Amino acid sequence: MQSQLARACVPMAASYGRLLATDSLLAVEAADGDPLYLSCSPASSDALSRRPPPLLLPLLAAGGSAHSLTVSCPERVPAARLRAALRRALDAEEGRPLPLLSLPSRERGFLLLQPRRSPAAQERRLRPLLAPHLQHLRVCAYELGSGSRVWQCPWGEGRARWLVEKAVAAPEIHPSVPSLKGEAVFGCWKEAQGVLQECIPFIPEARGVLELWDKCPKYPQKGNVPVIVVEGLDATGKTTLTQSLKESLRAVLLKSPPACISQWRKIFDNEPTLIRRAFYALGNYIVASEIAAESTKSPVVVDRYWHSTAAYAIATEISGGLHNLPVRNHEVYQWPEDLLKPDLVVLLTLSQEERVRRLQSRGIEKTKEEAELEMNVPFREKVEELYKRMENPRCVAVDASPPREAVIENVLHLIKDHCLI
Ligand SMILES: Nc1ncnc2c1ncn2[C@@H]1O[C@H](COP(=O)(O)OP(=O)(O)OP(=O)(O)O)[C@@H](O)[C@H]1O
Ligand SMILES: Cc1cn([C@H]2C[C@H](O)[C@@H](COP(=O)(O)O)O2)c(=O)[nH]c1=O
Repeated sequence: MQSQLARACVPMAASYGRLLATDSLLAVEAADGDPLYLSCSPASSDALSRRPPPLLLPLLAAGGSAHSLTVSCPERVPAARLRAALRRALDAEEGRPLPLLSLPSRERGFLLLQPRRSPAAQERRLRPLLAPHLQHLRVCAYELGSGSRVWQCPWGEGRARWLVEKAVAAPEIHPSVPSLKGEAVFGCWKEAQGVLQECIPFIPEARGVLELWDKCPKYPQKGNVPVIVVEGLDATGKTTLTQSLKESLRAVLLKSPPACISQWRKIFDNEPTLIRRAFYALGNYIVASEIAAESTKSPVVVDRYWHSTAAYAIATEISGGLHNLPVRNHEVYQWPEDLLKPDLVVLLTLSQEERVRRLQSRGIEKTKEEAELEMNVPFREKVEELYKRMENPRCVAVDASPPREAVIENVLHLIKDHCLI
């Protein structure tokens, strides 16, 4: 067993060097900060725990219970949807389901901490809830042993158990970085289309999106007129600016996601990352075909495009602060080669105080990200920073704090400089 697991650890060598000796590593999203890393290794029952696991030891010592559930379904769409369904079911339970990533398997799931129920009582409660899915789940109970050791005991594996300790060191890169590409950020339309095709049996609306996409030219080119994208956090003034640019340039105004699929946006917003981000990504390719068609006739202004899709996707997936983001020039920051490029991407920047003032003066329904931007400072910082890390084309930052007319004037100057008009 040990040598099999050790072999499975080999691909992790580059990024998880010092942890190779452990059999598995649990990355737990315990709070709004960096993940907490717990190692699980085989150990004889008289081994001493040198690094007692935070969260688990105090909870078990106080009579509570802890279980981890990871989804091992081989198909990515059912796996993502099963995780989301489990999350909803566990959210309705007492206790806290903390998102969990198990390495090296990369299976995702939850650590369920229950302060008020004994391990046996919690197992009685969980069994019927999990029974229909057990074939795709790995469930482990955590037990307190002598000498304050905490053991991971997988359901259905007899007396097998693993010593749980605080990991010796955190991985050098955030554990979600390796799966960003292909799970949250899509490098080409085929990847996003593939995900939505797999969704058809579960989400009928995916067929609607794909049928619209089928009618679009696949590698459209822009015409000879300027194509300007406006990006920025919510309430930075994108709508105000794009409307004015439309009038000043006699341009066509488009937005991402495009109007033709926005009727399904709420449905996909409630789906897990893989599916939701594939929807937004394919939306950009549909917008690209609209840009191509319109830019044969008049300038085109676009309210959000690929930069928003990638920035929000990465910021949502990578927990903690800026230091956890993929390094500059990482492949997730590169513009997809098959996506029509604009001539200029304007990024509207604004202080948080002024942005909140503008949000309040508007008072409309918020998306999950909008609510997150208000409450969660690291999330907001990450989105802002991510806009700046996107490459080829990069964003050109424009201060959005002056009065409307001044912002528009500045952007018109930029357009003149960048678009040779
Ligand atoms: N330069 C400006 N000075 C003062 N207020 C402004 C300025 N630009 C826009 N506003 C006001 O700020 C609010 C938000 O602007 P707007 O709706 O254009 O932002 P947005 O970026 O499109 O937001 P969202 O992305 O959420 O749709 C509006 O009430 C708008 O009138
Ligand atoms: C295009 C796009 C948008 N979002 C999120 C980011 C914001 O919170 C809302 C804003 O949408 P609006 O139409 O500009 O009001 O949607 C996203 O997560 N991914 C995207 O690709």
